[in-house]
Amino acid sequence: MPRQFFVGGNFKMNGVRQSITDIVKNLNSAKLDSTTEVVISPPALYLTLTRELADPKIGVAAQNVFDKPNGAFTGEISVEQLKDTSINWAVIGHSERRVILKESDEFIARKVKAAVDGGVSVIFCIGETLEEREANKTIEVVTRQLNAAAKELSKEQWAKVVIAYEPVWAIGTGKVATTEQAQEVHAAIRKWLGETISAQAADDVRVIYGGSVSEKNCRELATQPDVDGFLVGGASLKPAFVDIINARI
Ligand SMILES: O=C(CO)COP(=O)(O)O
Repeated sequence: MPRQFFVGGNFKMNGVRQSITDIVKNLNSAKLDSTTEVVISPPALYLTLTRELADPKIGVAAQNVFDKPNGAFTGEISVEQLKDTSINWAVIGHSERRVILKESDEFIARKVKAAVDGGVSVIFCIGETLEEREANKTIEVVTRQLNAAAKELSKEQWAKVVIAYEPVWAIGTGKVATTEQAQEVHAAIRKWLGETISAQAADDVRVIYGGSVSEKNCRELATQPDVDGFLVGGASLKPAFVDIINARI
């Protein structure tokens, strides 16, 4: 079975009730490639609004989740609370949380585990900084981030994970990775899956690309054999998101 193409929209800390309503209604009425899985990720306050408004075939993801089931963790949201409000996805390990909020590989891996254990699928973000790329450490860094998650998850649990390769230098900068750069790292991630998890995981786990994806560059990126979709930031707030979802038609 070919891997289903996957396009996520990460709104980050953007949008208010009206603009998010407009984005969702636009998606609901657009003609979307029915073979592409679409998941949108609004700020936490608007998760339930988005879930209520969005067509049921569109998934909704939290931008974060905590690793503990409940308790005195001010400001955090649990996996159970996501499930309770029909939010079946979470973005975990985004570089903005790794870099700005100092989330460690281990903490992120625990959150991935808690989410999958609780029945929430994960868009697991990994990627190197510009400094790391220039020091030729890209594969070492993504392997370290992947290994942290592999310590927590059972082999079967990778079926609930979509890996988002997001080079930090390409996020919000307009500097997209070339198709060759993306394919090279995606192929290395797939090799890692085969060697560390299982042949089945290497075949089945989607590896999507994020970082300045636009309606202009998405088609070429989508031609790469190991690019199974995109995690889109800025462009997911615009009507052009539909063109990215439809990158393969
Ligand atoms: O971080 C991203 C998605 O999670 C990518 O953001 P941009 O598409 O705005 O570069």
